[in-house]
Amino acid sequence: MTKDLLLWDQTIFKEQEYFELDFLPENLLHRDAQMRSLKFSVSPALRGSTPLNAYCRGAPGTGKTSAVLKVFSELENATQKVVPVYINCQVDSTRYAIFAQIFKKLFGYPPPSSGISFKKLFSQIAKHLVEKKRVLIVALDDFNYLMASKEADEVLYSLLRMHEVQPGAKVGVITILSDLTLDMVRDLTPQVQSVFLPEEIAFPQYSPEEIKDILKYRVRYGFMQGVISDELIDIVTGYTADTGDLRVGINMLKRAGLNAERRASRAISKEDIEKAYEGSRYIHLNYTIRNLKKEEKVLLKCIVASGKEEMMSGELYECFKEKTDLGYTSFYEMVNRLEGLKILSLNTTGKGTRGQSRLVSLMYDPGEVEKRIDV
Ligand SMILES: Nc1ncnc2c1ncn2[C@@H]1O[C@H](COP(=O)(O)OP(=O)(O)OP(=O)(O)O)[C@@H](O)[C@H]1O
Repeated sequence: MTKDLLLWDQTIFKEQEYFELDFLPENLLHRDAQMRSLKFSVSPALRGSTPLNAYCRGAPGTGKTSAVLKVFSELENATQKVVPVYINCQVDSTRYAIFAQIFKKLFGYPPPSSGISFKKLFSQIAKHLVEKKRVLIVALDDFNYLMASKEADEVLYSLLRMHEVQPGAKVGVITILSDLTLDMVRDLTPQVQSVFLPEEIAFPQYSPEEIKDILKYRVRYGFMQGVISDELIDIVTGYTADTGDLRVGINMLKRAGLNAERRASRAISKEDIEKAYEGSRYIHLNYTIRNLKKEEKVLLKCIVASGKEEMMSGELYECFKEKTDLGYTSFYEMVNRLEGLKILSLNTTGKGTRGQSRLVSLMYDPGEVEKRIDV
């Protein structure tokens, strides 16, 4: 047996967890400014004061969740007087469910399973905070799910006006929204806007150089030495940059490593990478479509139904208008947003006015898009 072959019980992974999507790395590269802003927002809590609210926005896979979780873990290590609670609003999408999670974190056990009223749940939380002099910071990830169900205002209102019901209660909120143009603050009621006033923290897409740095870090700690060449990391970087979503690259590395092991090889080949891409390429589409608004899905459906590779935007608008009653400005914003999310690509033909001459095409196979649209 040559030394290039792996024995059945050998592995090329040093730490496979470095390639898991929920892995929180020790260092978040290229996110110093965002981490600084987050820490600035929560820092009053360390002195027993009410933190500033914050609003993290950016495309999928740009490190928003990871940055907030890192700051939360640092807070937890620093003091018990600040209680950070992370909520995924896709999982906990009602005011009651969110407050039940907060209760569980504060008391260490869930609210009685027989059920208590929201009012009681709320007042027990508020009392606890004041009596124990603890400051609550709640991160609401995938906040768009609350906006869709119209719970957003109630949740923010209840959290941010807790001190009116229970003087001395100190609460801060960080919302996380995977969205590029949706103006979250504008969509809230004026009563909520006047108490929310968040610091806005933008998470721009990573440049190819930044993506490569982050992937190399995973390679260094996740694989044995010499498993993947720099040229192959460049290929993974290219595919990742096409979607702007780091998840694609991280998942590709894992799949490529497994493909190499299946061949009993100690090194990843170009074929291992290409095969991995087939499995990982839809990760970005999955995450993105899941978070789209109904009308955006309708727009995508219009392109799929046309059976064409590309469509003039004027023609696309005709289909969209019929199905949604929305005007051209909304349509125009949505097309731009879907381009920003790297689902659509736009080409200008040079004809027409107000961009009506743009050619719109899908960046994915129409069948794969259709499978994921539920409207
Ligand atoms: N700067 C970074 N350094 C290292 N890993 C990162 C960095 N940014 C993101 N990642 C990794 O990329 C993946 C996606 O990141 P994360 O979930 O934080 O993105 P997100 O912006 O919250 O995405 P979404 O909006 O879809 O929830 C995770 O596996 C995370 O570990």
